[in-house]
Amino acid sequence: MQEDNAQRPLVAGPDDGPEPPFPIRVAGKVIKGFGRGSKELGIPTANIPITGLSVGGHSDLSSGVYLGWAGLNPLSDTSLPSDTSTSTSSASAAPPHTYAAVLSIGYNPFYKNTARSVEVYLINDFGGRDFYGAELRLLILGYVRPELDYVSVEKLIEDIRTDIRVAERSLGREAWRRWREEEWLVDWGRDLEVVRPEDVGITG
Ligand SMILES: Cc1cc2nc3c(=O)[nH]c(=O)nc-3n(C[C@H](O)[C@H](O)[C@H](O)COP(=O)(O)O)c2cc1C
Ligand SMILES: Nc1ncnc2c1ncn2[C@@H]1O[C@H](COP(=O)(O)OP(=O)(O)O)[C@@H](O)[C@H]1O
Ligand SMILES: [Mg+2]
Repeated sequence: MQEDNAQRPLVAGPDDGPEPPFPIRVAGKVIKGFGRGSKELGIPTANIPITGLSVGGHSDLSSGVYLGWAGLNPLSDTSLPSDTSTSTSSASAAPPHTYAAVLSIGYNPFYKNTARSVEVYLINDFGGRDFYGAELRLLILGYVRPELDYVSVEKLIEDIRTDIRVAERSLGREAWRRWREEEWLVDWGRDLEVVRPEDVGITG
């Protein structure tokens, strides 16, 4: 049971860029969850289905908290909320509809879910708007920590807030920032199926 996160490191992964098995590419449509993200935690998460999840050539993804860049399909039917962020991780030169992201994969031990889920917090203020049904692509670049149980909801929130800071600092490094321009993430005209295990650094 997690009680204190004061000792956590504030960056994840090496300064010179992501290391194997990253990057891992994951895609899916935003679906409904339990509605706890915005109501109980004040941190909305875009849930994507784990069944039929398109993981770039890789069918298994271990449970845990990860960071990376996320893209929302500007061509999808759902009209996307506008990007209102002014933070460094969403600098105006960055490709549109891409965001720094932290995500949790697993059973949410604090809530004891019976189904595994993938939940993504996009580090951007969408002004209270949602984007259910939109297609989301995730370029996962690093592992942050295992999913944990907590003594209180406040401690869970505190750790997720720290995850967000870790993601901002980690992705802000030169060798991590440039992945935001990565073709698969920004080019929605390109077919998902062309992504092969060897393309994403996974062999064997
Ligand atoms: C960065 C991040 C880290 C998380 N870490 C944990 C965790 O350690 N333990 C846990 O039980 N849930 C964790 N969660 C999941 C939240 O509990 C979950 O997103 C929340 O319950 C909202 O669920 P909902 O989308 O079904 O409403 C994390 C979520 C995010 C975005
Ligand atoms: N910054 C954000 N990151 C992720 N989702 C967001 C964000 N801002 C708004 N949303 C929207 O909020 C929705 C609701 O999230 P949440 O409260 O976790 O409910 P649910 O349990 O249905 O996932 C997400 O599906 C998404 O459409
Ligand atoms: Mg959610």
